[in-house]
Amino acid sequence: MTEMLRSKAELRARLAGWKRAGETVGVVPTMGALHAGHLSLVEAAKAECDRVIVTIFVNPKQFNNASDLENYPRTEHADAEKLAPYAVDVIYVPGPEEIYPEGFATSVAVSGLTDGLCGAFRPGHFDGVTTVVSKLFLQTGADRAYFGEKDYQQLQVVRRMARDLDIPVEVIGCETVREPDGLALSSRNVLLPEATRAAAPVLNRAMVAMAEGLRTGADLATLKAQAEAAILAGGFERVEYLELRAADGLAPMTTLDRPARLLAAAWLGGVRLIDNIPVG
Ligand SMILES: Nc1ncnc2c1ncn2[C@@H]1O[C@H](COP(=O)(O)OP(=O)(O)OP(=O)(O)O)[C@@H](O)[C@H]1O
Ligand SMILES: CC(C)(CO)[C@@H](O)C(=O)[O-]
Ligand code: BAL
Repeated sequence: MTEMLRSKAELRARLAGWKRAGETVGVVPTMGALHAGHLSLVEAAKAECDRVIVTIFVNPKQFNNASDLENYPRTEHADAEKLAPYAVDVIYVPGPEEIYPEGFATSVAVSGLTDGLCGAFRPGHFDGVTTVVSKLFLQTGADRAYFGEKDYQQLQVVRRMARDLDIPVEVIGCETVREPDGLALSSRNVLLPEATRAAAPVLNRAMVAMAEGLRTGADLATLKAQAEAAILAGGFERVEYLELRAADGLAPMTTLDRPARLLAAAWLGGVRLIDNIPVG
């Protein structure tokens, strides 16, 4: 079984040898409860880097809701078993004091990109993400870092943060892995009440139909209203947002004059699901 390291001192000792040997290091940051989406990031890292570190840390600073943090699935033993076939070099599972030692007083925040979409509905969330991810980049000294497109806004925000702070890491986005019915894999999917699981792909289906409509030139507002109605009729309680944004930079868009992304968040069975797909 792959070595699990719990302190940055142990991690630093391991890194020193790799760096001396001129080996490239890839990191896959996660909050655990691993699924095939995470494993696709591990596969990409293994293919491109000499050494691979998977981090598992349920970051309290990025949860804007106490019950979301409390209910977040924690499955460390199963996670290690799922990673075993990939033979990564280290699973880094820092305790809270390794990330937020007594007296920790610093926050890393990206403005602009974090204003809308998930940023508007999860106050403080992205500051928590960029604070922890900057620490994980610095602690692991990674040359490359792998993130899922499932969390598309997060990917853009992390990329901007690394660029703005001159952290010498290449941030790589990997395609969303989905269930056969289209539902994007997510650690929170296990929290969906059984009776609601069948309704979950309605979100992706409505987005795909909306993207097709956009490609044929139909009116954005009409398509959006139709998609929201379909999502609610399918059993979702609420659509938080459903927006067309520039694929690069996330500026709001009304026409398909450059590559775009359709992004959505909606609630089903008390669980918040997000998804996004390319358009144009
Ligand atoms: N279906 C997926 N396809 C590809 N990457 C994914 C997928 N789901 C998550 N990831 C990526 O895995 C990394 C770790 O994500 P995280 O541990 O939060 O899992 P998650 O499934 O996104 O959980 P959550 O329920 O918090 O959304 C992130 O870069 C995330 O984008
Ligand atoms: C990047 C991350 C591991 C930071 O806690 C988290 O936001 C996630 O799992 O996507
Ligand atoms: N997958 C992004 C982490 C979060 O939802 O908090």
